[in-house]
Amino acid sequence: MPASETPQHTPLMKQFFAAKAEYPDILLFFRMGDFYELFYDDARKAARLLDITLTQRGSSGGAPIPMAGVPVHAYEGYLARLVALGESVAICEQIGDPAASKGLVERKVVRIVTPGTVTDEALLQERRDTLLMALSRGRSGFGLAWADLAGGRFLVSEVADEDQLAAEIARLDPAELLLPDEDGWPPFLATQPGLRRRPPWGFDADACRRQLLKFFKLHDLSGFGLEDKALPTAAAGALLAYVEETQKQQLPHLTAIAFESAGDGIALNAATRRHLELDSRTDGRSEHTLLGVLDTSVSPMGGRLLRRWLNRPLRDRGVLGQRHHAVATFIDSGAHETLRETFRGLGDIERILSRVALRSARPRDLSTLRDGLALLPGVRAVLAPLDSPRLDALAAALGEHETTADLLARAIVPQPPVLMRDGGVFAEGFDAELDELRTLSTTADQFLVDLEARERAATGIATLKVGYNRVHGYFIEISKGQSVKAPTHYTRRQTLTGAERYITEELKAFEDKVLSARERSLTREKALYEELLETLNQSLEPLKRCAAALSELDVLAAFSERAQALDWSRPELTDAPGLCIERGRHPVVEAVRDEPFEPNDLVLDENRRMLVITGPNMGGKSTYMRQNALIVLLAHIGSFVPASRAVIGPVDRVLTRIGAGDDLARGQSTFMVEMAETSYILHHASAQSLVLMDEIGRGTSTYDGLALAEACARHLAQANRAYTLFATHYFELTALAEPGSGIANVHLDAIEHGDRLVFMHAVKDGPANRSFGLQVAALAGLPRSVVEQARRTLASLEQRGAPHAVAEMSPAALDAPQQFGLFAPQPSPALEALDAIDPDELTPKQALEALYRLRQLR
Ligand SMILES: Nc1ncnc2c1ncn2[C@@H]1O[C@H](COP(=O)(O)OP(=O)(O)OP(=O)(O)O)[C@@H](O)[C@H]1O
Repeated sequence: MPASETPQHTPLMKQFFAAKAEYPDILLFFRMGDFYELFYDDARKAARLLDITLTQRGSSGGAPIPMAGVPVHAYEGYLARLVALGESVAICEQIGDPAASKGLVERKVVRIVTPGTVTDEALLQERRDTLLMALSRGRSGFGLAWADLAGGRFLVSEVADEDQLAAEIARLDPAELLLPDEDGWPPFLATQPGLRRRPPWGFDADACRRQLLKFFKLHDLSGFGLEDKALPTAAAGALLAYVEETQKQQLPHLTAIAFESAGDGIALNAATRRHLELDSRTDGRSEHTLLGVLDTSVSPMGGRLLRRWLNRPLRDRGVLGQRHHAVATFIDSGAHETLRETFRGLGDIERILSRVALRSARPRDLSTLRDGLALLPGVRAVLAPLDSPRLDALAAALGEHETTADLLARAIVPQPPVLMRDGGVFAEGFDAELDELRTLSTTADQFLVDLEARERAATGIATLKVGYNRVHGYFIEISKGQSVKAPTHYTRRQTLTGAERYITEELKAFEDKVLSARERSLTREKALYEELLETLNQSLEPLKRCAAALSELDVLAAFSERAQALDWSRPELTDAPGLCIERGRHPVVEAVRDEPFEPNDLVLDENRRMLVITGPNMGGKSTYMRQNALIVLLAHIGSFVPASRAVIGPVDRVLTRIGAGDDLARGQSTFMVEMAETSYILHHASAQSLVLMDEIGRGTSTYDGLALAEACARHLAQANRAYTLFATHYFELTALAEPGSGIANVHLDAIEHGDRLVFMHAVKDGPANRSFGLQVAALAGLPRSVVEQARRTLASLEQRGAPHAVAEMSPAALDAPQQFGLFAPQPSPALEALDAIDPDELTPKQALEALYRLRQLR
């Protein structure tokens, strides 16, 4: 870019460079009349990202100026796209009045829009939080701070290592991430969208502490649980500084910081979240996920809370028990149905309140808030007769907002305009001064009718009209043909093709009065609007509590609706270790399938810690494993579960190794990812963890894979002692289930009906005896000739009795009725000799001799 001080630059470009110098790293939207224009590199970038035309705006400093522009009336859509791509934009407005100013109109950056700080409705996703996050680090680990400016939430936590950091970032999925600009950050952060490096001194714990004390007007941070917590304090301070810098305004809705302790939730790492497809699928889509099935909440704020809950299942049985009780109470009374009906009229009060605090609420926001508050008496009446501690607490948290509700009901017209710009927001009778100014404008209409009649009579011109246009104001219009009859006190204002327009003294005086009344009434409305926002801000805290309570009621009511509609039952969380699930189902597979779902039980306890699951491809092994993990997670967010009964002991983590969505993008091979995830599991699983291992060892040669799978299974069962579901095609692993090992075999089955293969999907005790690998391959449409060839190879392998020749064909090994491989007994000479004997051909003496020979071969 040319140097900003080059003398040949035009005054306009000098103004641009001055603004740009303050925001060198982000796009500058430079207001030019009806457009926001971008210049030089910004223009090239915006043209590429937004697919808009890159053109030129004259030249400056001796070179053409590359330019791209977006119209002001449609800029929000472009802004939303840039923000979604992780870009930030500085909005530079015309401050002076272009008509009034001589020379260049003054311009100033009034707002910076960044991916993590947006609060405008148009730039946010309805049912997903938009988070800004900041990280700090020290010897003890990492400090995290994150804020949801649109929801008015500010939280911090700390984690000990990179693994936990990755897990938290996967959970919170921030739109923008602030890091001190230093080396040595974990490489996975480099691909994080919205990454912004900030000066390291902004993360100084002492300075940050002082800044937080000043912002929250406190003497110490112990109320937030932040005293002695240098890392989260540094992250929080750095985050706040960035917010203040970009928002350039007061942030009264950030009233506290909440410390979130990692140990309060069931730990889920990034891989586990991905594998279990909680809220998005491995392909990034969100349909057919657990959230997709579960979220029938009515309001957007309920939807966001549900997503937050689902991403952080809790371990506190007290809290969860209260939620389960509330859901049961709703179901017994049917109250949730009435509530859900009521909530249809409830808007996104949570975000509206943030906009009220930021003074950016629009008239429609206030009417939505008014309509929401009007629902409160109804909600309270529904809750009153119910006997449930959590519902009681929520009813209390709703609070009394009669004064606010009444104020809004009196102040705002039933259907206010979208913007304050043209007025018409306040209702009649709310403000005497406004009413008077408005009357002046309305009586004006009558005056014009009267004037028209009078002038027609005076001039004798029946077609004379009184009219108004924005440029010329009021006028009397007479057609060209009649214009000779215009009286002399008519002054010509404008000539049209077919008519002449005049003004009179009387009309001019009237115009001044009316226009000033209009202007004054608009000014009055704007002042009233500011005042109204100010008054609402006085009750911001209780209103926010009310919104939070409504969100939770919405979620609990949705849980109740789901439980009833899908026939889910109340889980029991106990102190006693173990998992006992009767007739469990996979909520998503069941929802998607047309045929009925086959329910399955699960019993894991101290003496039965691992299940080795065998069975044919497509038999339902993965589905069975995942359904149990999902049932455990659902129970820990307070939902009912898809099972006829579920008794669940303490669970600290869920860990999964499921071979989907390999990380090829990060340059890791399938096998490498598999081993990295397995290693993570072996290092982190405890006796309270639920571990799902799906076909590990698959990504390498049969013997390597089998040996690894066996060693991992033993480690999990004996060292980790985790509750493990271990699905495998290595039939050899079924031998692990020795008495006293804590390992048991279960299997799934299929039955051949002629050409057809019917999967039973029922989990039964004991190992499987066939894998049906070839049949499934045939079902999948493998050419018949290939299947036939495979069948012949399989038969010859079975005859030879050892798979040395085809180390890669593990499923084939399973198809063999007899066992062979690493852990099966080696063929014994005695057995071979025994095989060679035909008892029908032997005399008793020969039989006795054979017996002696066999003993020697032993
Ligand atoms: N309990 C069940 N009831 C009804 N249908 C089921 C059940 N379990 C699984 N299925 C169906 O069978 C399909 C295959 O299941 P799944 O992927 O779990 O098999 P798998 O044994 O893990 O197969 P592979 O070994 O090939 O990975 C599922 O997509 C689902 O449609």
